[in-house]
Order: sequence, then structure tokens, then C-alpha cells
Amino acid sequence: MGISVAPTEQPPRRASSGVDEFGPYVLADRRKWAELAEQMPVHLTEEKLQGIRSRLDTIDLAQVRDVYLPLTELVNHYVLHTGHLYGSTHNYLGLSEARTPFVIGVAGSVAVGKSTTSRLLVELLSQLPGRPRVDLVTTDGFLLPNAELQRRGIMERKGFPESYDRAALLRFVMDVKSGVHAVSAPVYSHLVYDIVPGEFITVRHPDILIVEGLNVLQPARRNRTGLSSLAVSDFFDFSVYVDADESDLRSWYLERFMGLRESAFRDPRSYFARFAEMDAAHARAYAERIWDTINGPNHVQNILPTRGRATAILRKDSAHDIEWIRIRKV
Ligand SMILES: Nc1ncnc2c1ncn2[C@@H]1O[C@H](COP(=O)(O)OP(=O)(O)O)[C@@H](O)[C@H]1O
Ligand SMILES: CC(C)(COP(=O)(O)O)[C@@H](O)C(=O)NCCC(=O)O
Repeated sequence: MGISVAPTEQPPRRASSGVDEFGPYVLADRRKWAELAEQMPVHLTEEKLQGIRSRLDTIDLAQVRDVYLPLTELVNHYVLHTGHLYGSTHNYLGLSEARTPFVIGVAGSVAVGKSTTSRLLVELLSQLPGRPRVDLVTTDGFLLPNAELQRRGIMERKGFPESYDRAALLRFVMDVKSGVHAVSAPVYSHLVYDIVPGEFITVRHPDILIVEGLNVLQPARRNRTGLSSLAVSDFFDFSVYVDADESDLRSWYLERFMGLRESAFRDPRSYFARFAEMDAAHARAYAERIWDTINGPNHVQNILPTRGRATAILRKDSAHDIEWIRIRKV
């Protein structure tokens, strides 16, 4: 079965506004948000969606239609208006350079489902009129290799801001945003839990680039001179924060870890291969320790504080369903 969305006959209702504990956002519950979808025809089959969705994600075609279609249409407004602004300011400045990629950041905790959101956005955005070319890069490629993390004594801080080569990530996004024709990023393997030596992904001037990662909304750090430097988020034209309750994140992480024992961990190359054979109680205790000492604290200390910097916040309930959406007032 596929979905096709025809133009609505009624004018769409707009999200309500008011004072917001999250900052200057408009809030829409799932039903109101779904009514915003206008006319984008989308072709997506259940089969294709299965390939996009991560193992534990429950996203179905109804959620794609209710949540991701309006989001895609909203991003399209930003793409179009950024294009107009680019054109008029370049005219004013007497410049004639081609437009640079529109960059979208996707942030959120480990196990929240950023990968599903990002892959879905790639699929839907590439179906926009004009069929833009959309690429996706994850920031794990910019993690320091395990050997270097060990050398620095921060192997237990993987995913914390200091575990990345932040300068290289910033350079990568700046190069893309400056219009460099081919920009390469290193590749991380979740299976071997390390950077893959000699492997790179090359981004060749797409129309839209999605940059997905735990820390993409981090503000600029102060450098040694006390002056603020730049942050990757300075180059985002739009950003999405995928949000969920801390206790849900923890159970999704544990559930995923236990599920991976039946699949990825069975691969002898897996860093976690020993957990495939280990009894469930011990494996679960190990996963709890990873969450409680690494991913949980990273979420609370570094990731969650960046939520209010996003253009859009998608809030999931405990069943992985999107409960509400907040959009930053422009
Ligand atoms: N140990 C692992 N082995 C294989 N795949 C993994 C492992 N850990 C995570 N993954 C996969 O890596 C992807 C990214 O995971 P994560 O960084 O937690 O982001 P998110 O869950 O928000 O998409 C997910 O698709 C997940 O299923
Ligand atoms: C690789 C990750 C840091 C995520 O990286 P991202 O692409 O978000 O930059 C994370 O999935 C991870 O492995 N954290 C370390 C603790 C753990 O084993 O879950």
C-alpha cells in the first residue's frame, strides 16, 4: 500500500501560539499538525518504509502522513525563502555564485530514532518539486578513533563533545556551506565500534544536506583567547531535535541492545560479539551501565540543553509515536 496526499479542500488550520516553556515556539499537537499537510504528493510504500525505519521504530505510513509530510512542507518553505534571500542579496552584492547547499541538522539522544527521522527526511525531501538531491552525513564519522580516545583516557566518554574531532566537523560543514564541490567525511562503523580506516563518504554539492548527530546543536566553544569560535549549528538553515522522556530513552536503548544480541552482535566482527553468548541478565546489566555512565549523562549534560536551539522539536511518547511538535517562531 502507498500513500498519496491530494490537495485539501479546506484551508489548513494553523498551529496555536502562546507563551512557551521551551522558548519562542508555537506548539501543535499531532492532530492539529497533521491538518497542516497541504498538497505534496508522496510515494512511499510500506516496504520502502521498512527499509528506512530502524529496528525498534514503530513509524507507519499514517505517521509519515501526519507528522513528516507537514514537516517536509515546512522545510520546503525554508528552502524556497532561503533561495529568494540568496538570490536577492547576491544581486545586491553583484555576485553570481551558485547557491550553496541548504543544511539541516538533526539532533537528539542516543536511541531516540534520529536515523529514522533523517532517512525519512531524505526520502520525502527528495520528492519535493524539482526533485532536489539530498545527502545525509552522520557525525559519528568525526569521532576520534578508539585508539585516540584510549590515549586521551576518554573511551568512556564516546559521544560527549570532547570525543569528536570538532575542528574537522566544523571544517566539513563550512566547506559544504561554502560551495566546495566535493567534501569528504570519515566513516564510523557501529558494528566494529570504531572509525573505519581509509573509508570516506563524499558529499558532492547536494541541494540539501542533512547532518545528523548527538551534538550538532552545541553552541560555539570559547577558544583559548576567550573569543567565541564558530559551531556547526551556525551553518544550519533548519534543525530538528528529536525528543523523548529520559526513562523512555533508557528503555529503548536497553531494548535495542538486547535485540542486537540476536542480530548484529552475532557477527564475529562486532565489538559486542561477546554479549551474544552471554546470559541475558549480565548483558542487560552491561547495557544499563553504558546508559547510566555514558549515554544518560551525555543526554542530560550536553544534548538536552541544546533542544531549545532547534527550529523544530518532535516529541515522542513512550510508544515512539510523535505526540507534539514545536516550531520556533521566526
Ligand atoms: N552496537 C551496535 N551495533 C549495530 N548497530 C548499532 C549499534 N548501536 C547502534 N546501532 C545502530 O546505529 C544507528 C544510530 O544509533 P544512535 O546513534 O543511537 O541514533 P538513533 O537511535 O537516534 O538513530 C541506529 O540505526 C542503531 O540501530
Ligand atoms: C556513536 C555514537 C556516539 C553516536 O554518534 P553520532 O552519530 O550521534 O555522532 C553512539 O551511538 C555511541 O556509540 N555512544 C557510546 C556509548 C554506547 O556504546 O552506546
